[in-house]
Amino acid sequence: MLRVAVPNKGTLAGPASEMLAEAGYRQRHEQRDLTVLDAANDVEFFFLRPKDIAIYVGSGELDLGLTGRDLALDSGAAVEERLALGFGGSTFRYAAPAGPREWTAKDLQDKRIATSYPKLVTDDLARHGVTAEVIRLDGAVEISIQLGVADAIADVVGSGRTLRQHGLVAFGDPICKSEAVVIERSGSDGDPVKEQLIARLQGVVFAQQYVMLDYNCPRDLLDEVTKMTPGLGSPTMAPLADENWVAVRAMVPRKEAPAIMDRLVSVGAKAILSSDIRACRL
Ligand SMILES: Nc1ncnc2c1ncn2[C@@H]1O[C@H](COP(=O)(O)OP(=O)(O)OP(=O)(O)O)[C@@H](O)[C@H]1O
Ligand SMILES: O=P(O)(O)OC[C@H]1O[C@H](OP(=O)(O)OP(=O)(O)O)[C@H](O)[C@@H]1O
Ligand SMILES: [Mg+2]
Repeated sequence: MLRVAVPNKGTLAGPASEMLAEAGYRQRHEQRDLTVLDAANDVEFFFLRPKDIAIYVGSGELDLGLTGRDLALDSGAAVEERLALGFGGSTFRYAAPAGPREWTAKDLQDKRIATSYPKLVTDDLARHGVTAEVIRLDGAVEISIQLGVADAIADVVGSGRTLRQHGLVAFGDPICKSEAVVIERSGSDGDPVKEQLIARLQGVVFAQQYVMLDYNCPRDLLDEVTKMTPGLGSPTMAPLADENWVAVRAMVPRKEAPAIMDRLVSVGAKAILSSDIRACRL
């Protein structure tokens, strides 16, 4: 039985469970459940604190984990990334009170830096050759400067709203660019049930990044439109009752779809439809 760790709360919990459900796995109905057995797929899911997941996977107690890249790095556990999941995107950054001059990493020398990710910060300070006091807090780090326990912070930045609310400005290069990832223990074997779960998730991630475009176009425009929608291998074409027209079907990157549809209209394509793909194997 494959044993898989899933975040039980926080930013990653909802999207992680939804992605596993989309990939065909049983997920919990009750928020308080700590385990779910999916006997049909030979998998047991364990719902754990996001910060603890890499520790269980690194020690070999669990086979796979869904967690944040930043959390996995901070844990120091012996884990490797197998798949990036495309949600939970954030950067991990230093920040300090807005002032006349922007801080640099060197300004952190001998300062107090509050963070929930002490290893990420300690390693980064060492890379910069800076000695500073790292104050470990569990959360709400942005308020620690106001409350007098720190001079600067290092924390997760999503939209940047929390920093702005507290009059803080991020500085220096991001210490880490994170998103939700699937991790396994470093050097672990390729078990078929594990590989199947990763392939299914990869199919969902891929499906979320693409849409399917269907449209009709005059046969003599085919060369031109297939350059706009080359598909992954080659677009599918089908004849229409009117022999001067063809139907075309091709996957296109979701972000580019609106611009591609504009271009298709401008060359004379008609009945252009964009639809979501739920999952795929390529
Ligand atoms: N605002 C955000 N936008 C994007 N990703 C975020 C955001 N906040 C946290 N994350 C990501 O989510 C993961 C941590 O999740 P979260 O902060 O929800 O857990 P936690 O701090 O352990 O739990 P809690 O905040 O409930 O105590 C990290 O990988 C982090 O990069
Ligand atoms: O840039 P923003 O979009 O404002 O998001 C960043 C905030 O989100 C996370 O907090 P979370 O809600 O996890 O609370 P916590 O600090 O207690 O962990 C993170 O620690 C930041 O505080
Ligand atoms: Mg948090």
